[in-house]
Amino acid sequence: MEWTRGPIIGRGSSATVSLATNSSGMLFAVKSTEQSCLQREYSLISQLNSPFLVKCLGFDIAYEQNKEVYNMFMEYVQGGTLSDLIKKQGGSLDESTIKLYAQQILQGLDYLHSIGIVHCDVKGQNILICENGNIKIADLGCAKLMTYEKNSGFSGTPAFMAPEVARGEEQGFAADIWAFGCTIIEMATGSVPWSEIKDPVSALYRIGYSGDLPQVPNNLSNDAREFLGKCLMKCPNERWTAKQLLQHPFLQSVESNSWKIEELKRDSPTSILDQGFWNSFEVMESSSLESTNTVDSAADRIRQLIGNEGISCSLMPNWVEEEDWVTVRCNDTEENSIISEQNCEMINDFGELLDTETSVSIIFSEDEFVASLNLEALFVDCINYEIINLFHTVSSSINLIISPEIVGDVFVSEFNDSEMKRLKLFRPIVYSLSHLMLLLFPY
Ligand SMILES: Nc1ncnc2c1ncn2[C@@H]1O[C@H](COP(=O)(O)OP(=O)(O)OP(=O)(O)O)[C@@H](O)[C@H]1O
Repeated sequence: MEWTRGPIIGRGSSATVSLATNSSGMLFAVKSTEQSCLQREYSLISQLNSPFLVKCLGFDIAYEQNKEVYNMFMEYVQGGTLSDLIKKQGGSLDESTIKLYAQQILQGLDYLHSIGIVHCDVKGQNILICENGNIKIADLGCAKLMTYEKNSGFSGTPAFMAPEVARGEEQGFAADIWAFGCTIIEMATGSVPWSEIKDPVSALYRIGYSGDLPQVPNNLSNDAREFLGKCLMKCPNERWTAKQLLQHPFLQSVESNSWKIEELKRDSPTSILDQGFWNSFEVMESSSLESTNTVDSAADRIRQLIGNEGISCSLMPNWVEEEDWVTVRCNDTEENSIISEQNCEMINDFGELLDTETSVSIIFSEDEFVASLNLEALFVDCINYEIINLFHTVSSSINLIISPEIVGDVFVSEFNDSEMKRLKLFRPIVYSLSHLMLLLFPY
């Protein structure tokens, strides 16, 4: 598919976000960076399904000016960030709006927490306002899976960090609630907490060790102040959870804020005609990789992935039966490795070449993981499986089911704390790279 990059609509510390359009004129947002860590964000965000979280539409790696650029496609959320809205509204939001957004942010956080994900960077800049006046949580670049990455380090924005994060002790679900409390302060005052401290290191010291709490805005009602107090408990265990906060009296009388929608629309492009200069280049489409949880086998799942409109039957690979499929797992530590000589022999029977230097292990299991193979480097990602398997997958390894018949020059992205590697597992056997791409992305 050809898509066209439009103007930049946002910049973060690690990526730029641009407007983009495809040949049918659909507008979407594309987050782009030269850093491969965007793949990790994609692997998390592409599993999510909540009206209060930005929806991911796909991923590719393109070449621009001889450099690899990672692109993650997302729904375009038109109204800008919550921080922008606060500024537009004169520096603070009224309490009924704070209440509405607080409720929606909490619903998004409750969803994330229920599936074991800590966002790690909740703040006004990462909350987007939709055309219908609702919010969506964005930027899972810092997010982590508690089951596997509990002690994987600390990230986020200093002013929004909980005391235990500032002290480098832990960053769990409760840290998101603290940051959410700080976002309430941002909505009520237009400033981030601790804004009087200019140097982030001093701010972190004060947050972590002084015992001080951020100042509670005095323009809030008693209910709101009490609610905020539950978010800003110093001890993470005493902090209320998202679920508990949703039951707090402060949120029991939420009104819709439809009056804002027209205002937001005035500033936001709604069609490509609203935009000026567009650069065009070729990439592969990933949106055909729709989730389907109803099919039975891995082979069926992959058939489903590639069997979309436009693909000719003669291009379909001749799928082998389920028992011929191989689940491949790469692990980053020797300890976790489940490599066995027997398994290696079996994989070698297929004629693949294994690089033994890369701690790659091959397992045979009933797990129903599905691989999505994508563009040039063919990084392998996981989609289309139940969330329980996501934990298993994103922790330290990528699992995929590959038929030897369709394997191209496959790389596996290995997840660890901060970086991803590509591991070369197989040599092409039957299909060429371009043939494989045609099968997966029939455009
Ligand atoms: N789906 C989207 N629709 C519209 N605008 C978006 C979208 N996603 C991101 N943006 C805009 O781009 C900005 C940067 O995006 P994002 O926060 O994901 O980048 P980042 O580099 O991960 O940021 P950070 O500095 O927080 O790590 C956002 O603050 C927002 O203004």
